[in-house]
Amino acid sequence: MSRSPSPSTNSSSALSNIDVAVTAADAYPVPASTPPTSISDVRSVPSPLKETEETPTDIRPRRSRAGPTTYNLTHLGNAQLSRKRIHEDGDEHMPGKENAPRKVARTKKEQNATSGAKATAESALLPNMMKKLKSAGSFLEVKSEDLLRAIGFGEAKKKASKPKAKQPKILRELDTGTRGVLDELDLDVSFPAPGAERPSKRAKKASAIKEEPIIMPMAAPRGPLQKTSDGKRVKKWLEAGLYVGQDENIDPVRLHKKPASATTTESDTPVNRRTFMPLPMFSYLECSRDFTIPYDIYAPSLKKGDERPKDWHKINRNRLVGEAKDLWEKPDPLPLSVCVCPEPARGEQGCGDDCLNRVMQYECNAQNCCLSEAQCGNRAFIELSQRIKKGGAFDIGVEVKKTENRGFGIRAVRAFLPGQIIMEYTGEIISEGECQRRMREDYKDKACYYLMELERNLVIDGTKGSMARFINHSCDPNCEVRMVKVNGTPRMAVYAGDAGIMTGEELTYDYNFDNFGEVRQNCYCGASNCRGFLSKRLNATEQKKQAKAEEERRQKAAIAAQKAAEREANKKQVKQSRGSGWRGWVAIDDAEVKEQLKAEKRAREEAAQTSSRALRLAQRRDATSPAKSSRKAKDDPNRRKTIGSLREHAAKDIDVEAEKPATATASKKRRRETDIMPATSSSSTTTTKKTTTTSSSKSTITTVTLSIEEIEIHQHEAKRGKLPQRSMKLKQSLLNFKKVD
Ligand SMILES: C[S@@+](CC[C@H](N)C(=O)[O-])C[C@H]1O[C@@H](n2cnc3c(N)ncnc32)[C@H](O)[C@@H]1O
Repeated sequence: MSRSPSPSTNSSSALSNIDVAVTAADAYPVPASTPPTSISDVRSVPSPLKETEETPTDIRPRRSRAGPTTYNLTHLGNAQLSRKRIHEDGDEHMPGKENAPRKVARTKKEQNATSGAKATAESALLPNMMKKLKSAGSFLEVKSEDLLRAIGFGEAKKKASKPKAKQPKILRELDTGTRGVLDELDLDVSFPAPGAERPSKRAKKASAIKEEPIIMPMAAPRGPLQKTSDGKRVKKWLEAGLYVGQDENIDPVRLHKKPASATTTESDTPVNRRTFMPLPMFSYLECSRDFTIPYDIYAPSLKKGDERPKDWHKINRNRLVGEAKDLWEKPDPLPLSVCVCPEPARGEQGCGDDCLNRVMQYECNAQNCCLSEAQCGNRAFIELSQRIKKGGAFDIGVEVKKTENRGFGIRAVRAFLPGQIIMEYTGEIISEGECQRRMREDYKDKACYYLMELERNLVIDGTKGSMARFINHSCDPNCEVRMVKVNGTPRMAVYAGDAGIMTGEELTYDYNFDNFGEVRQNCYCGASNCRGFLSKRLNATEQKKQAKAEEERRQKAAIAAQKAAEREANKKQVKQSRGSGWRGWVAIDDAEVKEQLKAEKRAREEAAQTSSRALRLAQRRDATSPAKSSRKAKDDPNRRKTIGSLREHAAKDIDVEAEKPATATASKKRRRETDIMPATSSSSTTTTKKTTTTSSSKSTITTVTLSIEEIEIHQHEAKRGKLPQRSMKLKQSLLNFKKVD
């Protein structure tokens, strides 16, 4: 069926055509308009269009009468046009077919809406409605406002009075789009600034008449899907969707950060903040809430190329080394008492700051705590061991990370509550003396020390140790390091400070150390209260005191080092002399060997008479001995005696030396049968360098070869009671040696 254009219809609009058809049907319900078959066809029903102009408004529905009754779809966005629209009649309306004539069935409701009497009453309500909607001020309402006009007041009132009344599909589409209008709005289009004057109704009307029947004062809804040159649809991302239509100065971060305690003042309220129908997102933005950032968004673990520490030998348990083993006391017995902490309220933890165990630096356990494990808040090491057992990155919670100017540091990969245990500081447990030695010798060229005092002259050296050794210093730290006795054993751990730790924060504690090196190390912690150095800030008195203590410590260390060096040198010397002729203490109970030795001795004595070597030695003895011995005798009568006695027996010694080859077999045998025992008597011989002592009694023969220096050392040490256990027999011998003299 074709239809001629009407002056009141808009030929450019598909909808206008449709509307016109509807209008015609409304005006002449019976009989319907039929085109004349010929000029003289008078029977056909005349087109009402001409009459429309003269027809009073109450005859025709409002929608078809005025401009607002039609929509210019070119203004409603490409997406709307490009999409298939389903009309009320169920036909698909394809782009490009807008001008095709269409027959649209009218609903009864629409017909009712055309009532002129009602229209008058409704028009009285319109300004009120408009006012309300205007005050809402968002584009949504602006749209509604225009829709009100577009659909005619009859529709609007229907909508207002019966909110659930079904809206024509085409309008619903316009309102929300087939997929919802919100995601189809083109937010790049500039909106009137808040508070800016809207064009007056008249102006709008004028422009509408000039250009198109209706110009939507809002952004033309445009779908996020746009076509590229090759026809592909691409998504168009919205850049400012969340805040459109609201105060553009809203700072959601500021809103979010507002402390809960702070009272809302007038100035806090954003300018132009609507009170009427605020969008839900704003109340959502304003209220703080907990949330978790998914792991794949914030996973600060080390990457492949990141630098890692090189000379770090990781050990997760303390190791006792050297002297520390002697100093280490057996774990203190646990206090017999049990703490008296009250049961905590539900969801809270007991054994807080007042807990007796905590005060005494003891960790609670089943024996010394009155609360259960779940109730007790003083079992940090148990919590730590449980976390470590799980072994995940989150459970361990920390990682080593290179810092800008302080070497490596430790970063949290999770949050820690205030006071929560983070990690244990482990390493080699050494004595204070060993610590000094290591610093002086082993670490003298190093920039970093990993030494931490544990207790009672014991130090943890974290050079070989746990990750905690990498924690840097800060003058405004976020962690604390504390010693706690776990089952009586002292252990050191790092705990989160009062503010807790956030994921990604670097862990720091205040080293507060006495300056180890000669030079104070500069601090680069960057805190506003930075002291400038890693060591403590001291007042004048404290500085003096520290200097004095430091001096004393140095002197002590020097003396200790000197003694150690002497001892070492002595040992070395003794070792050397042993290597060149040490025979040890020999006791022989074999009668045959004894006889043999006696025979050898006799032979030696005879040989000595004729030995040129013996003569030479005798001459030397005469030449050197008297002066020296007399000089020393003045100072030390004992020494004189000793030395003298050695000299007197020199000849015998010569015999022994001379007869060495002859007695080789016997010596070997003796050595095999060696049984170290104290000498009961001795007769000694001496040379300038070596002293060989051969003692014989009824049942024993004892032989020892010592240099004079060795004898002096041993005598000296014997006097001071400092001979090692093994040398006690030597001491005895030396004493006996004197007696002989
Ligand atoms: C226990 S270590 C800490 C780990 C060390 N950064 C590393 O890379 O092995 C202590 C050393 O780190 C450096 N250090 C720690 N905190 C520092 C700070 N705030 N400023 C400058 N250097 C710091 C100093 O050299 C110090 O001797």
